Amino acid sequence: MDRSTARGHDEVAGPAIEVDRVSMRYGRQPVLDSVSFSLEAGESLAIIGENGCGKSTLLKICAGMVTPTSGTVTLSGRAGYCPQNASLGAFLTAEDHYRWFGSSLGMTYGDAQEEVSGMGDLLGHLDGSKQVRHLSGGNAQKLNLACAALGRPRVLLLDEPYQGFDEGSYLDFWQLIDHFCRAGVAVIVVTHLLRELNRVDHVLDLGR
Ligand SMILES: Nc1ncnc2c1ncn2[C@@H]1O[C@H](COP(=O)(O)OP(=O)(O)OP(=O)(O)O)[C@@H](O)[C@H]1O
Repeated sequence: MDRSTARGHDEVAGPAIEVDRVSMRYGRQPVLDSVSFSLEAGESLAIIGENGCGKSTLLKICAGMVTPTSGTVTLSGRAGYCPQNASLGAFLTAEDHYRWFGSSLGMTYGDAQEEVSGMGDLLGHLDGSKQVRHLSGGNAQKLNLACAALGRPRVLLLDEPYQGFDEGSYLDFWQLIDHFCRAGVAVIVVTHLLRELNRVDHVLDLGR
């Protein structure tokens, strides 16, 4: 899957992402009703709400994978998208994925590897030589996250990215989010874990 929607730049004025009155219907079913928000570089946003309220749909719209019924999304650079269900090659290793995703972003394998090493402890314990089909669910999810974050996207879109993480990995995950924000990435996380809302700058509750 191509998770790239445009090339990113470090120095761009204005919001990293601006969502303006986005509404969505699937057939006759209304899912999103005039949702608006904007996020600056280095800010984080949690999207919360009940099952089926449209969180994943909104993230897909931000990623450019779904066209809203009305409204606009403006990105000031490339978005990296981490889907809820990992879209990885079962017979490829993690290293193959760094090579594959890296090359689609114009990165050498060495650059991609170096960037993943810089993602800290969360990715540090992942065996890069194992085929995805032999990884545990939590480790496959870490690879899913690394692929989305490769190449320093301007906006990082994460759909419940910590599924299957043990407690240590979960803590490492939030440190990694802080790391991305300090690097100027705007991070959007779909989450059900309300106790973590103090870790983000903004919360968007889609309710029901
Ligand atoms: N491609 C589609 N076609 C038709 N209906 C869809 C499609 N994708 C999602 N829906 C419906 O839209 C609604 C919102 O789905 P979505 O996956 O965005 O919710 P969510 O808030 O992410 O849910 P969850 O918390 O369970 O992950 C649901 O009723 C779902 O069945």
